[in-house]
Amino acid sequence: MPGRIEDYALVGDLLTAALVGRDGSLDWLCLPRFDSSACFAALLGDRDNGRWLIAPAEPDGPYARRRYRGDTLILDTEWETATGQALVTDFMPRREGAPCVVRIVEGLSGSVDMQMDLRLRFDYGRVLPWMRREDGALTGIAGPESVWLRTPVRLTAHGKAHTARFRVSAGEQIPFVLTWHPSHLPAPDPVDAFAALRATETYWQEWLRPLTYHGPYRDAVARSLITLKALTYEPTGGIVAAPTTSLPEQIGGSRNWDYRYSWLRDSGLTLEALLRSGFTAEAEAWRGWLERAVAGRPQDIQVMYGIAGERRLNEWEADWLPGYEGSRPVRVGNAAAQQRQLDVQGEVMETVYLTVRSGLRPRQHMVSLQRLLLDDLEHAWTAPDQGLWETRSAPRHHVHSKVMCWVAFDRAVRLAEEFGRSGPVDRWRQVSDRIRQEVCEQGFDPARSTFTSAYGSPELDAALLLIPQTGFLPPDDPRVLGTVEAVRRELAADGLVLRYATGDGPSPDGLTGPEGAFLACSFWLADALLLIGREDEALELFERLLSLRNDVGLLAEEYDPVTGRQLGNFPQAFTHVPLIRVAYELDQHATQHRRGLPRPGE
Ligand SMILES: OC[C@H]1O[C@H](O[C@H]2O[C@H](CO)[C@@H](O)[C@H](O)[C@H]2O)[C@H](O)[C@@H](O)[C@@H]1O
Repeated sequence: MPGRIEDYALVGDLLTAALVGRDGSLDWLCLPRFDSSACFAALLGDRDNGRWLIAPAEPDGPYARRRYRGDTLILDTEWETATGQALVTDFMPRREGAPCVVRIVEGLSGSVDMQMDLRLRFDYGRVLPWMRREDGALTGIAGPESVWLRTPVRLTAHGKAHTARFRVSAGEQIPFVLTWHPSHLPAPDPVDAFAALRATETYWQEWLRPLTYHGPYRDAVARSLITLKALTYEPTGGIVAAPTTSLPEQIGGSRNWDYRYSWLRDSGLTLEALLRSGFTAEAEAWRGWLERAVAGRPQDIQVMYGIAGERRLNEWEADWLPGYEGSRPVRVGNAAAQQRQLDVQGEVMETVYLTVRSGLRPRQHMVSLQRLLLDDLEHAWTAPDQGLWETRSAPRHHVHSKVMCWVAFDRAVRLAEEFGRSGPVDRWRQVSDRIRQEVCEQGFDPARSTFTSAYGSPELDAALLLIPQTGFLPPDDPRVLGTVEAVRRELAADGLVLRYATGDGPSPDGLTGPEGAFLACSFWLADALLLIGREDEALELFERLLSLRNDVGLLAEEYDPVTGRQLGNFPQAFTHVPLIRVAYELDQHATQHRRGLPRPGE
């Protein structure tokens, strides 16, 4: 049985990532890339779907305290037992050769009896590899994959597992290094665990150096940024939405999706957060990724791609996996890749605008791409779409999508006016005016004084909270104020926010059953409250949201206020991005206040 979602911590090497539970079990790891098949998939089933446990042997659950080592992605789990204390340090070194996971067991005081239990399963828990000893290592081989475990500890075959019992005494350090390698190649070179630890620590400390945030939420911001960096596939600059698939939005439900891909929306927003925080190298790399991914006809632009820009993300079900706490199906691939979601162009144009504003040099390809994208959008914006929630029901005229179409043209106009970019500025201005007029006429319900989810629909959508951020209308416009109030009233979940109402029948996403409060939307509410001058409420909500992070600062997509559990894929970029934004905005407001400048609403 896997742990609760919030029981997991992330380690990664910028090409893939693993989840390690509070119990010391590594329950999720896809190798060699984020979107490869998993060789440990206990997270979506049980230990026989693959896991790697290192923990005290003491039967009655000894106490564990975890933290990341400073500003790094190195996880320290400190175990307190009746006989002594032991530390397990987990990390993935930056990749020089074969990818590997290093786990070092260190005795801190007394002596502790430890256990190791390795159940290697390739192909998402389905393939039991042949295990043998070779070259001083335990190897597991099946098809194209091989895994090599090197450790001084004696391992014993035990059913379908390899196990060990060993004692660690104060001052002793015992390494375990697990390396993945294509099976047709000779043995991978051994890795010096201790040298790798020093290099990994230095890398992360150096990486965070440019951070521009120095406010009261520095640790939360730093951890979110490290997490976003860990979700970036270094060779291409592509960013995954989360490193997992099919962690459920409702325990036992079917809203289980594969997030190991690069959405233009999620990665554009991630880039904005990185840029604002001082990380321009990642912005350059993503711009390169974007240019390559979308190259081709503008009408063929997809909402999401593989991390190297792959277009076919065919969705299928791993029917042999029981799913997280029985939440089925487990999906691999994502059919949303074929959807029309018209907000995406707006998010891309916003990111381009912000990169230019940050001083990154314009690239010719990018300029041509924007022109083509806008030419296409001039006609496409009038069509219905699936919206940012990627509904699998009939397309509708989603208000948020139209607002983001307005953003696309507005940012094009700003690029021309503020940075001398050429283009049919008058025509773009006309289109953006037309969009605004239509949205205000057809997407606004004057009786309830709120924008609605889609033209003519009575439903609400928490994405409408983003309107004041975009500049579509000023924050103090009564239509904006009415919308913030209505969303707060009608989509509330114990002070947090649902993305849309899930009633008794099918929801707007075409599926039935409830889901948790959507954490990104809850951060958007804090942001909107701040923009409309309700700073105290914004602060209160922000701090409540921070309190939902797990012990190592990570957040999933959703939260269930009834059970107090995190839900959905984990950790999710979409959640950590607005956390960073609101922390910056609160700090900016506080600075303005100190300087005696008027704040919004004053
Ligand atoms: O719930 C329906 C949809 O859920 C997923 O999409 C969500 O995650 C995306 C990645 O973070 C985000 O961009 C999107 O706005 C969210 O709705 C899933 O990928 C979809 O296939 C699914 O229909």
